[in-house]
Amino acid sequence: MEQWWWYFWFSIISLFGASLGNWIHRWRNPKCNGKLPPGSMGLPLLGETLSFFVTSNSIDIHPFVAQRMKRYGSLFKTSLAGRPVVVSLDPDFNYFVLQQEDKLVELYYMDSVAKLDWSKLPQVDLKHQTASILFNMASKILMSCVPEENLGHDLSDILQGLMTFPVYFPGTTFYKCLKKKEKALKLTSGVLEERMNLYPTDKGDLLEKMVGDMGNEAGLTKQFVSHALFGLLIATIETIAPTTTLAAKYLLDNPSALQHLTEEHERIVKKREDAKSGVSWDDYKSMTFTHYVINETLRLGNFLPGIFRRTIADIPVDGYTIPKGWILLIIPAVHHLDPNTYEDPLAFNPWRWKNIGRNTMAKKFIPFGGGNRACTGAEFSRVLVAVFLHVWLSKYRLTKLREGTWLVGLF
Ligand code: HEM
Repeated sequence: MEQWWWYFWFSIISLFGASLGNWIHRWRNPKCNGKLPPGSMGLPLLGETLSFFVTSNSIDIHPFVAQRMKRYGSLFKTSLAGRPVVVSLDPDFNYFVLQQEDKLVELYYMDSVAKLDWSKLPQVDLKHQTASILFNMASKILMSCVPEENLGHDLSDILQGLMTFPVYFPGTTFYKCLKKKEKALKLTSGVLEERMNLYPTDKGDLLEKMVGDMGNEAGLTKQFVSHALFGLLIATIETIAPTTTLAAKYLLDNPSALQHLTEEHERIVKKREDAKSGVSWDDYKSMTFTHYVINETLRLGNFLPGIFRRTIADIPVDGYTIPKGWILLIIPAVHHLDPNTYEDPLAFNPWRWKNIGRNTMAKKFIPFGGGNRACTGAEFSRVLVAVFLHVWLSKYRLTKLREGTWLVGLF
């Protein structure tokens, strides 16, 4: 009897071991109708997620990408958050992929996804204060209201939370980030509810248009509209606040660029007939050096760490095949920091944009993505950053107060 039990357990364990071995083998060697790109699928289930999510303080290419680029070249496979992924660092292929929306790829997102009188403050945390201003501004433009509680500070760190390991447990960054998201969604659904009760109004904002369309378009549910408003608030705050902050940091570190930019804005103010009038479209178009500064900041900032697509067909590339259903990850930083395109790529040099042509811009400068999914807020963002810079340079004097955390004093 005892021997029977022994055989029984031996068979169970052997069966389990064989299935596990088989599963690990299949994990490491996924099915493909061709040859998969080189790379490692990492540990079963976990893949290479942990090293992907390690944060880096450097503006240089993330070590996860840099190491694999050196080892495998411009195309490699990996596994992130339980999904098979191909990372592509080839600008021509990435340009091609971004034009293939709904043909070879589709959109994919990671599963996790005050007005203030500064002159009266002794010092300003630029990123968070800018986020608060942007929150009020975007709320006014989108929903014609200024919410009682300013969520700019909360929303300004949300993307960082979504790019961490998705562990929903009190205390984790991911947990805190989802709590902030819940709070913001409560706000946008409250504003939506209120507007639905008042509809029609003469506000003429995006919310009015959406509420008007809700009855006619099936997809425009209450949930969709409150998520869309939340998404647009995030899109404004999480991108423009760091862009302006980083621009200030680079300018303070580069006195000659700061001087050149200040002169450009002084010239604009002097040319104005009414000294109190705001920035006009002609003013904006004449800000040549400002545009160089914005490009250079976006190039070095790489605020969107990756552009994700899901393949909807097998895609052949350079003798390899990216299978249907895999995630394709494009890393803009690799193009933006390529020394073959940008000499001394880690240096802040706005003047370099004088000689950068349209072709390079199309393939090697993709802070706003590309193809028909390119950022809808691109020009709006450029205008806002230019206006922020104009106000700073014509009304304030910036001083960096501390190394490390970028606090800016105004007097
Ligand atoms: C510095 C500022 C910004 C940067 C660097 C930026 C970057 C990007 C990028 C790279 C994409 C493409 C994502 C993809 O292909 O998967 C994108 C899409 C998008 N952005 Fe922005 N963005 C910025 C500001 C804004 C602002 C202010 C708004 C709205 C007010 C906005 C709204 C959108 C929308 C709606 C999309 C999706 C477009 C679509 O799927 O058709 N963005 N953005």
